[in-house]
Amino acid sequence: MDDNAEFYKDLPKVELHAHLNGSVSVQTMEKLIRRKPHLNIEHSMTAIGKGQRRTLDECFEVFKVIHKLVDTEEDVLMVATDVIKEFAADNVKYLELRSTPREENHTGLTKKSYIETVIEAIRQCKTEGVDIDVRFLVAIDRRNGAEVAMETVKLAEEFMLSSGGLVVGIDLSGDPTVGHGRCLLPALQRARNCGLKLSLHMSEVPSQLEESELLLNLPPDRIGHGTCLHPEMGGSQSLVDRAVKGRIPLEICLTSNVKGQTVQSYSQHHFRYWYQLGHPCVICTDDKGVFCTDLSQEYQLAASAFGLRPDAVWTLSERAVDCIFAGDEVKQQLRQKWTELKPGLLQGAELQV
Ligand SMILES: CNc1ncnc2c1ncn2[C@@H]1O[C@H](COP(=O)(O)O)[C@@H](O)[C@H]1O
Ligand SMILES: [Zn+2]
Repeated sequence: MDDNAEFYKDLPKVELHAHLNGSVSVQTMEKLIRRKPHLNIEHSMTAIGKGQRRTLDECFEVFKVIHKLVDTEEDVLMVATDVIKEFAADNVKYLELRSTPREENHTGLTKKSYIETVIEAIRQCKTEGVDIDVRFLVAIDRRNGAEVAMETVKLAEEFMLSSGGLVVGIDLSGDPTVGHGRCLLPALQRARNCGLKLSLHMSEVPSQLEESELLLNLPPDRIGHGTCLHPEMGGSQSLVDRAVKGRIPLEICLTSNVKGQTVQSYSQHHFRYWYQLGHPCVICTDDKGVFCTDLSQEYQLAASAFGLRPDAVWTLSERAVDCIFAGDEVKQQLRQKWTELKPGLLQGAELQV
């Protein structure tokens, strides 16, 4: 961290790719571990520290451990409330949280009550005056197949209509090496047709060429990662061309990709390629708890790895507003916020360069 860290912290930010259970902080994790001592879970099992790397497989094992700790409505409420407040404390002004509704027979948690609880957390934070606009994307875990995907979309549809605009879309995530996107197409098409926005994890690993082509046909409203879209990474020029033509924003998660070893180093990250093309790219955290990061740090990493000056960093955060799933009115409010904050923040930062 250089001494300019304050600039990244003060920068108003938009977070569009954050998995709820991957975003649990050390502090919240300690509370969860204390609630369930019989599980014998230590914090080292739920996070990947500085300088550590894991295979993507190992990362998915970490989520299984966290899921054991978060298995009641009470847990979900605490985790969601804490995560929202932590993003707000990091000066995130607009957050799209995503999470896979889970049912746990032994605690009575149902998929429906899971979603209701996340919505309740969003409402509580709003009532308390936490300075952040939060929306929710209901996640489909690709491992669970077509039927569950369809059931998830139907639930999301219900909540889109009943949540007063809080549920805005669908996320497709889960272990990219398991299952095939082909069988999930009917569910994703239904989601699109009923007005849910789509953010799809795509080409997170190589050898998903055919799947990525199918998913791009939908098309998605945003792409999660897109690490291997490029021909040199196992994708194809036609995939790149279609993403470019559709100007489909890429959600960029630097630390996640490096720690999960789908990208070799920060400087070799595909952000460079897409950013230089002038393609819409949004810096995100993915799993701030598991990967021990926050959005300020991700912006700072991008700036140092790719030589971005403060004005370019500012523009990056400002352009993220164009990519949110909430409507034009919200975009206007956010743009207004950015305009008000700009002079104070940029003048100070430029002086330090
Ligand atoms: C590291 N790259 C990744 N690639 C794919 N899916 C990921 C992911 N990181 C997280 N998830 C998805 O998010 C779930 C945890 O949050 P929720 O229980 O839904 O809140 C994981 O089980 C996985 O399905
Ligand atoms: Zn993700």
